[in-house]
Amino acid sequence: MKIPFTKMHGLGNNYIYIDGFQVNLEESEIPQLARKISDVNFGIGSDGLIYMLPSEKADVRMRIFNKDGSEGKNCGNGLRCIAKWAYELGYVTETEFQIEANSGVVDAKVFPENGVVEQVSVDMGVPRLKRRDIPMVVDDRDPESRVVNEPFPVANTELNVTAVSMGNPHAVFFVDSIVESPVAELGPIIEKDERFVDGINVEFIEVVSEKELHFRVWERGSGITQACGTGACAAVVASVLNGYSNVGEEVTVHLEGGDLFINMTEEQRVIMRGPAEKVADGIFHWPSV
Ligand SMILES: N[C@H](CCC[C@H](N)C(=O)O)C(=O)O
Repeated sequence: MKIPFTKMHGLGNNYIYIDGFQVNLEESEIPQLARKISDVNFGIGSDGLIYMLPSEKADVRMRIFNKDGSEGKNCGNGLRCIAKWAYELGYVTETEFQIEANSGVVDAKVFPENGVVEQVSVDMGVPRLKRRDIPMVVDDRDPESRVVNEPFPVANTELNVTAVSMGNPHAVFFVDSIVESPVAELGPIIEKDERFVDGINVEFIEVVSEKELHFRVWERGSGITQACGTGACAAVVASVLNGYSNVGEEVTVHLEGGDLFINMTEEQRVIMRGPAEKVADGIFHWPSV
């Protein structure tokens, strides 16, 4: 099977995109296809695979598969690239439209110039903050309670965690120095920690000011990436919850791959604004199983 693809990235968080309006993938093959296509040595090389599809609930649907083949419920950088792609391919004709992710439908807005979209804004909705909705193990704690700056001892290290779901789960840790943050050492351990029911994306944040954060991430299913859109949203929500940032004020999040602009509104909705870039088009040779 020869599969046409497009490689795109949001601040270096790059995926291989397949157009489900044109290509019908065998459902059972997708996890293995994601692993193969993501492999830089035996495939193309990416943080995962994103499959754009028709939707019954929105204008288009996004399915995201991590490098390890696991399916994610949401992807902020992926949503901006899908918005770009759907508009440029003509699947949507308005500059404001809706995208269905596994975690729900979001409102996207593109800002085309001469038919090309480089900047996208997405209303990522209201974060889920209850312990049981992250989801985290509840034990004898209140399932309705929030996880804000909670002691989180791990690997002989005393950390405090703030847990936020943007439809996918995030554990946010505030550190004094982003440069010294233990992303590579503790990321893979925390990702699989049993206190997180479905695993977790792991973010380390250094607060520069109320409107500026430094950010690094270990992603569930993909490891260290240059950027994580839902993670940047979770970081700003966590910063507000911990009193470092304010609702209604746009926060600049400095990720390895560049800056995202995130605003948690008075209505608790998280608005993400940032770039989406195309790298290449190609044909992937995929042996069916
Ligand atoms: N690893 C994530 C999915 C990708 C999220 C990230 N790339 C983004 O831009 O939000 C998960 O399994 O929940």
